[in-house]
Amino acid sequence: MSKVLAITNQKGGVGKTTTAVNLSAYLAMKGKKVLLLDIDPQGNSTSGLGINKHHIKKCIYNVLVDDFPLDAIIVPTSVKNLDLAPATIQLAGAEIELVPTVSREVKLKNGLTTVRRDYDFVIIDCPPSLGLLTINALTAADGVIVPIQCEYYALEGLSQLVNTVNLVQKHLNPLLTFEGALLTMYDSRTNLSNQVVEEVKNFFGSKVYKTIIPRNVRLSEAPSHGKSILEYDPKSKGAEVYESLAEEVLKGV
Ligand SMILES: Nc1ncnc2c1ncn2[C@@H]1O[C@H](COP(=O)(O)OP(=O)(O)OP(=O)(O)O)[C@@H](O)[C@H]1O
Repeated sequence: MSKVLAITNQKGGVGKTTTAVNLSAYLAMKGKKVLLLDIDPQGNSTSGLGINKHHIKKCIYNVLVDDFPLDAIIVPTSVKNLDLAPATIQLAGAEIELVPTVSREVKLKNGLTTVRRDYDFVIIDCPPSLGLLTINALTAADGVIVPIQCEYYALEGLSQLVNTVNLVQKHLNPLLTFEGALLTMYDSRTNLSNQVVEEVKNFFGSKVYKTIIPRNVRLSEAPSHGKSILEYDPKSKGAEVYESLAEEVLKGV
């Protein structure tokens, strides 16, 4: 049975997609069968893995709104062992269209039931909101990973996020666990980054990954080439840290 991990933070631009793509790539490199599920209407995980969104006829929108089978939208990627369930901008409508439907929070979980046995890991790249798409991810997931950017106001909104996770645990998914907070875009030259590391450790205690993701230009360049860091520059610092994160995640299984 697979482990389903949602990469969530309602704050934009904190490294959710970068983490979803590169963690998935390194888990796959280590021989695990991985499905990356893109549920962000921006579709950055989809294009970041070199999939042309204009060529996609059915995406995760159809699974959530039309009960289309998930296995029918899955595409292989250029990374061995890594498949993708793509998102296109059509998904932006799902947040509203799902509102009046029955069992609107469990659409993704239901969609996943038929494919879970085919994968060791399912990684979900969430949108920057706590709306129905993220609720679907949290309801379908076994664990939550929260990337936190080492920047001003890093902790802002985290109580709201923790509250949402608690509510989902209480009403929809009692087995959901908090896997860990992941510090991203760390800059060792600034006091601010070090301050954020301390604040996040105070807030989350032991639930902070030892791996800290530094700012790394190669990580920001890779998506424009449609590649994970594993393919774009496997010798870079960015590659090294995502490999180490994958090892930590594997230890937690
Ligand atoms: N460690 C890093 N070093 C340098 N740039 C990074 C790093 N992580 C992410 N970035 C860049 O920062 C920007 C935001 O990252 P990313 O898209 O992963 O965040 P996100 O949380 O998924 O955003 P959104 O909330 O819009 O979905 C991107 O341009 C990405 O390439």
